[in-house]
Amino acid sequence: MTATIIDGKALAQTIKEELHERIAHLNSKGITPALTVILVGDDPASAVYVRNKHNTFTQLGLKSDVLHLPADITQEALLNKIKELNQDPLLHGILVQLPLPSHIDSHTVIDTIAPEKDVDGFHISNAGALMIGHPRFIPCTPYGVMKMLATQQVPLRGAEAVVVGASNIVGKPMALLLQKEGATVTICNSKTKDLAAHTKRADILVVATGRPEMVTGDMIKPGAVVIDVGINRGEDGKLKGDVEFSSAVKVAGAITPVPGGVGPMTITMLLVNTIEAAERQL
Ligand SMILES: Nc1nc(=O)c2c([nH]1)NC[C@@H]1CN(c3ccc(C(=O)N[C@@H](CCC(=O)O)C(=O)O)cc3)C=[N+]21
Repeated sequence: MTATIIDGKALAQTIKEELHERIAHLNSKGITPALTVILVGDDPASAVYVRNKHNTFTQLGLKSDVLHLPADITQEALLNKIKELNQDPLLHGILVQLPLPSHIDSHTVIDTIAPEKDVDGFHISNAGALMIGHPRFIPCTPYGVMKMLATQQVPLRGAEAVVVGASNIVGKPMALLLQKEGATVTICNSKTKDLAAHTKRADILVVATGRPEMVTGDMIKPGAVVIDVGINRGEDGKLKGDVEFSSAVKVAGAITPVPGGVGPMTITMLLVNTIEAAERQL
């Protein structure tokens, strides 16, 4: 038996095609959905993602600007820039690429973005809205994962879901979304005792730890749906997930590849959130 490969790239393409109509409707009202990405410093991985986002947006006729700021910019100057963008009526989405240099407090930065332009869904009020079950912007990566589970028709009600990783941007919102759909959710972290005992119970296993290939086939329940959120660049330049694909694919019922899995869906859901932000102005 070998798992179904969940093709995130193909699903991303399908969702993008379905967005044309919504974009055309906005255009007919004189609105072009617009995103500004703020990139601080010169992290090469960040530069790749920012370029991918920019290309995806412009291909669909959306407006995309990248504001590249020096690594030694003061926090105050960055906050002032965000406040300026908050006031721009032609701008619908603001994304500050993470991580930020260590002299800048990312919580303060994120909470300075106007919540109605926070297309990442990271602002404390958007996180709170999701927590109480009334999301305004759903964080793009977990949102993309839910779309993948829906198209695979994975049953969520009553399912055992295990999320490995408890970050504010992936693990925690992922757990809330799965729980909202009726799954029984366990959140594991780097201190979890006997991680395999948890992962082996999972009908749905989401791994978002940033530790390359830490989940192996022997930790997976036969037939489980395995979602690999990790993107780690190896010394050979190749991308690796947080799941060891070669062993996992023999045990899982379905699995996302890296690359071509969750990554392209993240960018697509950023498009969806930006269009949504623009539509709220109609
Ligand atoms: N405020 C903020 N929001 C983010 O959403 C955000 C961020 N900061 N910081 C960095 C991470 C990372 N991220 C990715 C998006 C797409 C791919 C992607 O498209 N990956 C391709 C491959 C890309 C490659 O070849 O490197 C794939 O998996 O197939 C990867 C990573 C968004 N992030």
